[in-house]
Amino acid sequence: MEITFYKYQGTGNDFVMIDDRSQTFPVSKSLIASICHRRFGIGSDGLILLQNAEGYDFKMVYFNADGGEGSMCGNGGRCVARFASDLGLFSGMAKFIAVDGEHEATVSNEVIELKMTGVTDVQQYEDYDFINTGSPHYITYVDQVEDVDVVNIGSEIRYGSVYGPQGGTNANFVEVIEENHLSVRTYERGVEDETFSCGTGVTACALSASIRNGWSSPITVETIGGTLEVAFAQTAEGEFGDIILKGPAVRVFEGSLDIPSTPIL
Ligand SMILES: N[C@@H](CCC[C@H](N)C(=O)O)C(=O)O
Repeated sequence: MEITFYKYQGTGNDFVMIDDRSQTFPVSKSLIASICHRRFGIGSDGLILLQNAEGYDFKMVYFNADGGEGSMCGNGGRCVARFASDLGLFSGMAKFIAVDGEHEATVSNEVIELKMTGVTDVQQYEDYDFINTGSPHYITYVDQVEDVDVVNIGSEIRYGSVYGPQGGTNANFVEVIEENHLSVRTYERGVEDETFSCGTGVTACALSASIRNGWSSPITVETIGGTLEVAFAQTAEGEFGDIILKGPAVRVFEGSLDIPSTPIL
């Protein structure tokens, strides 16, 4: 079976994108893991199926690079909005449904603005915060983010005794550059590695920093793959709405994929 695929990236978080409005893509964990594999496949942090959904411009179905269906992906949401715009599925503002509920997105040139799910539960501990922005995020502050061993420390947090038994978490390391300006590196669950950027992670870090430092919206966040901006409204203590994740997302290439009858991994 041969299918056309597209590759998109948003601040270096890259995704294989498939127009699955016919719902014929043969979903299997091993097949998706083999497609995302950086040596044996196309190579990506995840795979996204764009499907039809009644009452919406489209539905986003997101899988992590390990082939498992993930929780919400912020950069993936921005990339799929760009893909839907490239397919001509909407003009102006898109309304789509994802695993964590409804989202709105606007696309102008390279910049995509994605409305994220509201946050009602910010957990603050002595040396870290924990916030679910559609995906679970552990957030800790460091002096020099470039010196952090993100993969080893991130993996200890992800599989550790607190979050491991709950399905794991993504882990973010944050350096405050100046007021309303952060630098973030993220270990991603499901990729089991550091990625160049994590949209739900960046969002969680911006909300955490706004509480810890009393900062107002918007907050600019540097990642390895580029710059994102997070705007928000604080609706009550520790509660946020109108959260907008803004930044570039672009198509990198397209190709055709021969789906083997037996996956290669
Ligand atoms: N890269 C994503 C985060 C994806 C979710 C995560 N890996 C998980 O399932 O926990 C983003 O941009 O938000």
